[in-house]
Amino acid sequence: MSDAGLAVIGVTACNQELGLHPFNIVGEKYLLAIADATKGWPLVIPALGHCPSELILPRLDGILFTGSPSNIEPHHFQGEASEADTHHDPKRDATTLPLLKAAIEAGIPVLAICRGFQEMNVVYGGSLHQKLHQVGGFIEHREDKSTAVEVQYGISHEVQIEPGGLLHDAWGRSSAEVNSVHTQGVDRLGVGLRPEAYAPDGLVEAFSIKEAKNFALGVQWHPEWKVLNNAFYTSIFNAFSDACERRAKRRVR
Ligand SMILES: N[C@@H](CCC(=O)NCCCC(=O)O)C(=O)O
Repeated sequence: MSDAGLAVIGVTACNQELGLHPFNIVGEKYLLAIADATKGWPLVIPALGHCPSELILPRLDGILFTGSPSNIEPHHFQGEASEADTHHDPKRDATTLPLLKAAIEAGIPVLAICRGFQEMNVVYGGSLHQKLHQVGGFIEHREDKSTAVEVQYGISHEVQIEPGGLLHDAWGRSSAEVNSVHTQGVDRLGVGLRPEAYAPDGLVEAFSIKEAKNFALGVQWHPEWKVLNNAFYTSIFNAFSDACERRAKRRVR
């Protein structure tokens, strides 16, 4: 395929200070997953605190909402104020929350990962446990930060996959193994979200949007991590890619 036929896939950025200056950054693994595991090319969407969705959505064939060490500010889900040292990125919240809703309503294929998955839940009126490990009854969902990154993003637990959903269609089996690199998790599920996978402790780990006009899947784990080495992760990106490619063929350029 010539480059002209590639799908253009937006990838959401985060804010971070580097030295004396504020930067917009995206983990390279998200960009590589788009470049290597889809028939698309990544285009970074900056987290400037707003996003002209009417300008950019007609130009995009899909959007990947990335994970991030930062947590969504709890006022977005009527949660209790977080502890003083909590890492937030209000400009990312102000960019991605409205953009996610607008993208889904416009029928843009969406894959939302980890923080992105939590954003999808919040956009649809859901809420989050801010510290899953303090709730009780959940397995450990955090990475061990004292270990090498390969260990942190290595397989952590199984998920049970609901029949008849996007994930089951993509993978064709009722269970899979996933990594786990998160402190927060779904408390109240958003309205109109269809659970697609559960952790062994019952935590919702994937969902889709019942009334979405196009592919709209959120996953709590990180399928972008070494995506081509993991058949399950690859199947998720393949399904997302197919949806983006279909839109790319229809979209007037
Ligand atoms: N901060 C949230 C979301 C966790 C998350 O997205 N982790 C990713 C870390 C960096 C990366 O791999 O991009 C939580 O802790 O639940």
